[in-house]
Amino acid sequence: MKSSLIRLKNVINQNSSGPTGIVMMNMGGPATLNDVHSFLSNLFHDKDLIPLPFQKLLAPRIASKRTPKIKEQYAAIGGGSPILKWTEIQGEGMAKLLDELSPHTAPHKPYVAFRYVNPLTADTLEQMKKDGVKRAVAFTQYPQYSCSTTGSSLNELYKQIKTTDTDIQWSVIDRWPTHPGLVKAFAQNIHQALQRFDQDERKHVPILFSAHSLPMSIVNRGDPYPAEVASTVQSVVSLLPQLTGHANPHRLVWQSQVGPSAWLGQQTSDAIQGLRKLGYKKAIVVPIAFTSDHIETLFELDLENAEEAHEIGLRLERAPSLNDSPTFIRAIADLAAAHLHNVYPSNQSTTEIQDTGYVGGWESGKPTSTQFKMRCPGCTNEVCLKQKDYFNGENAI
Ligand SMILES: C=CC1=C(C)c2cc3[nH]c(cc4nc(cc5[nH]c(cc1n2)c(C)c5CCC(=O)O)C(CCC(=O)O)=C4C)c(C)c3C=C
Ligand SMILES: [Fe+2]
Ligand SMILES: [Fe+2]
Repeated sequence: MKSSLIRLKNVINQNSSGPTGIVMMNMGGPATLNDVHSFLSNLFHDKDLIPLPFQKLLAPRIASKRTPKIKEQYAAIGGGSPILKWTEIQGEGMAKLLDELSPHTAPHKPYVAFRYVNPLTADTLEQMKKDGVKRAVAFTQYPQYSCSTTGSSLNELYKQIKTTDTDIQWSVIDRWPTHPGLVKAFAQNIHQALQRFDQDERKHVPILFSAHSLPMSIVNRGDPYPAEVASTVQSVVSLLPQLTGHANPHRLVWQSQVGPSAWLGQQTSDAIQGLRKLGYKKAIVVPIAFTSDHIETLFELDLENAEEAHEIGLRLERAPSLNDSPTFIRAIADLAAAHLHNVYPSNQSTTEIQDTGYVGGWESGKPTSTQFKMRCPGCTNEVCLKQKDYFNGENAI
């Protein structure tokens, strides 16, 4: 009875205003080895990620130089990045739950907007236009905010919307580092990885939370990412003993630095060496700043780091990425539902939504606009402010 009512409501909504689009923003990864060069070229052209002098000239050259090495890495993990597959699975699962959690904004349709590979933001906007979307949520899939990641996706969305003729009402979820569902999903996966060790040794296994590092030039201009990653770690280690019955030693460490400049440390590989020097023979590593598998988990952690660890006599186990974790999919559905209820209040009963206090970041709760005016709220640094005019009110939704 309840589900047929929801279906009826969906039909009415569909006829009147099209689906509510949930736009899952992320960087994307090359689906095949042939896509590696264009992925890298788009990535090195992105001033929000890597500001280079003479960028237009240098970006294609650096991309070409790096392509053979990066192709080898993608070849070693099966010939491409699985990010699109996981994002689609997560999006479909989320939309299905959302139709029940937020019937007054149903039906919901997930869209993917990648920054460096297909589907790119511009194509996604065209598709949304064809589908008759009138209301959309720009939902970052990076739980922790950085100018270099979510900021870049928001700036791209802003740029594309200015040149695409749509009349969509937008709202934004720009960060969710301590969402209880996210924290629970991480804790469950760590608990699962700990089971691979004998019961008597489990509580002594150190946990290395590993996040993609940032250049110190970005850290020093006030980028919120390091603190937000730390807040995720702290929330997970606070919850974990409720699942495991013990508190493991833990550290937050940083991986995947590129090039010769200074990056935020301690590097994950140095921490592994350090643990061995301290006498540890076992450890768990947890990818904490990405919601699905990618080259940093499948190549760097599983192949490179695990092998280095093995060579020095340390058994390194990795907690699974969130991928199709039902707890995780429920978390993003809850977050989107709470956000939608905050932006589009309704009298309808919403008792099933969990964690409604968490609505998604800097801009949540403001009324929407048919103009997407959100750009990277970023940090309080000069470069960011000069580029984005954030605090002069131009960005207010
Ligand atoms: C939270 C995640 C990420 C942050 C923060 C981030 C910042 C960041 N990255 C670079 C440079 C590169 N990153 C590359 C690949 C890459 N980066 C992330 C995530 C974050 N990056 C992922 C998931 C991936 C891989 C995608 C996949 O596997 O599908 C690359 C390309 C690979 C290489 O050439 O080594 C570069 C370059 C900078 C400079 C930066 C912060 C400013
Ligand atoms: Fe990166
Ligand atoms: Fe920014």
